[in-house]
Amino acid sequence: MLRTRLDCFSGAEARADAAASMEIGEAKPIRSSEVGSAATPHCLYEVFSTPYTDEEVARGVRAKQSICKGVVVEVAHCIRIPKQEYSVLEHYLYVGRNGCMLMALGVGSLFNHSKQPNLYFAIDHDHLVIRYEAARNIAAHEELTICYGSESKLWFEDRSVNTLQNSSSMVHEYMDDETSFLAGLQLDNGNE
Ligand SMILES: C[S@@+](CC[C@H](N)C(=O)[O-])C[C@H]1O[C@@H](n2cnc3c(N)ncnc32)[C@H](O)[C@@H]1O
Repeated sequence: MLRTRLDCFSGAEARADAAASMEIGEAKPIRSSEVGSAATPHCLYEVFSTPYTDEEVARGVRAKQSICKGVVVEVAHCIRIPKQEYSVLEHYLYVGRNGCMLMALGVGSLFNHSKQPNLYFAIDHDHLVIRYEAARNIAAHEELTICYGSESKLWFEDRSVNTLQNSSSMVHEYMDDETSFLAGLQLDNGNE
């Protein structure tokens, strides 16, 4: 399907694309009851190498095309990691209920941080699923970011660049202070 640069990818298009791919036998529908509160979305992103983080292999996730505000960009299924075994992965884990750690599969653990993120995320604790949604219209090739929490609690120097206006209020509106931070932040709070 041809799109102009200004067109945004919407949920309806995602469903149409999924239906089209089913016709050629590439995809099967996933009922929402199978995955908790959200079905797996059409893939709107790609992983890229980024120079601004310090990992041995430094990656980020970016939009393959423009994405409309409100579109579910990713639904990451998670593996629960016992408290005593998470240390090697600590900068990649989300904090679940009762302090348990969640390893997000797919690209859920590869989103970099921004204090002006273009994705909200919400943890469905009952189904061990994290759902990521566009917080605003996102341009093609823009990096997809989430907010790990307040700057004072980050364990690295924040090198992200972002142009989102009015973002600070959005960050907290969608984050559950007890459960949504990545593990590093909770360690920073002295909860080791
Ligand atoms: C959940 S991982 C994100 C994926 C990571 N970039 C990779 O390639 O594996 C979190 C790590 O990415 C790096 N990172 C994430 N956001 C960053 C930012 N805004 N500035 C600098 N480093 C960042 C930090 O080293 C952090 O420990």
